[in-house]
Amino acid sequence: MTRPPGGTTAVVPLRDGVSGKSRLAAVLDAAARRRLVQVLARHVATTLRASAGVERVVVVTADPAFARATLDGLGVEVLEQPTDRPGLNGALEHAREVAGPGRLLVAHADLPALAPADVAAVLAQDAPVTIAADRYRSGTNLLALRPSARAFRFRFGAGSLAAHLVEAAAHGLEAAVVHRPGTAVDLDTADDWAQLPGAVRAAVSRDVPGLM
Ligand SMILES: Nc1nc2c(ncn2[C@@H]2O[C@H](COP(=O)(O)OP(=O)(O)OP(=O)(O)O)[C@@H](O)[C@H]2O)c(=O)[nH]1
Ligand SMILES: C=C(OP(=O)(O)O)C(=O)O
Repeated sequence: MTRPPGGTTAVVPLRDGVSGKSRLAAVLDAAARRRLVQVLARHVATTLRASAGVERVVVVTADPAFARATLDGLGVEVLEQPTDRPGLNGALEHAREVAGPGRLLVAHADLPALAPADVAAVLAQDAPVTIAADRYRSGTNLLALRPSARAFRFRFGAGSLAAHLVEAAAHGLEAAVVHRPGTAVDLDTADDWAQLPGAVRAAVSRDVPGLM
């Protein structure tokens, strides 16, 4: 936990404004889900821009117009996901190639409680692979790779915490797992919403009319 973070490219995968947050469809209409995706993405982008050691923030998406409209003025780069690199892992591998060989931090765009201190805690780890787990200790909400982890491949999807630990071990890479309130909740379900601190819910609700 001693090395300064320095020179990290943060990569944020972002879907379009239509297909995401499907698990909230029973409680939020399409317009509110789109607004929620935008509010959360702006929060994550702003947090990363304010985080020490993060040099660039690159948002990778199949819908650059939506990403630009959402993140205008925040100082992020928008990178189009090629059609021959489908899905979340394809998008991230493409962004990683574009970012080059330095340090990489993947952060999901739906982390309402993420704060610069959480980013700092992840970047402070010495391990070549650092994972901030979700509250079920099943998913991966942030993933930091040092340059020595170049053989590591993304395994986002169901059960990705375990899959990422297996992937690290397969390449002989030490992995650190971080558990923090600010990284534990990605907002996918009504139950996730209930887990968030009141102040975070109040802030999101102000910007998303009709939210639970
Ligand atoms: N560029 C890109 N980003 C994706 C893709 N799939 C998911 N994401 C992003 O990856 C992060 C995690 O997404 P998930 O929580 O799995 O999915 P979601 O978009 O919230 O939607 P649901 O699964 O419908 O609840 C979010 O920031 C998404 O916007 C993809 O195919 N391409
Ligand atoms: C894609 C993932 O997250 P989610 O639970 O948001 O689908 C993941 O944890 O790898």
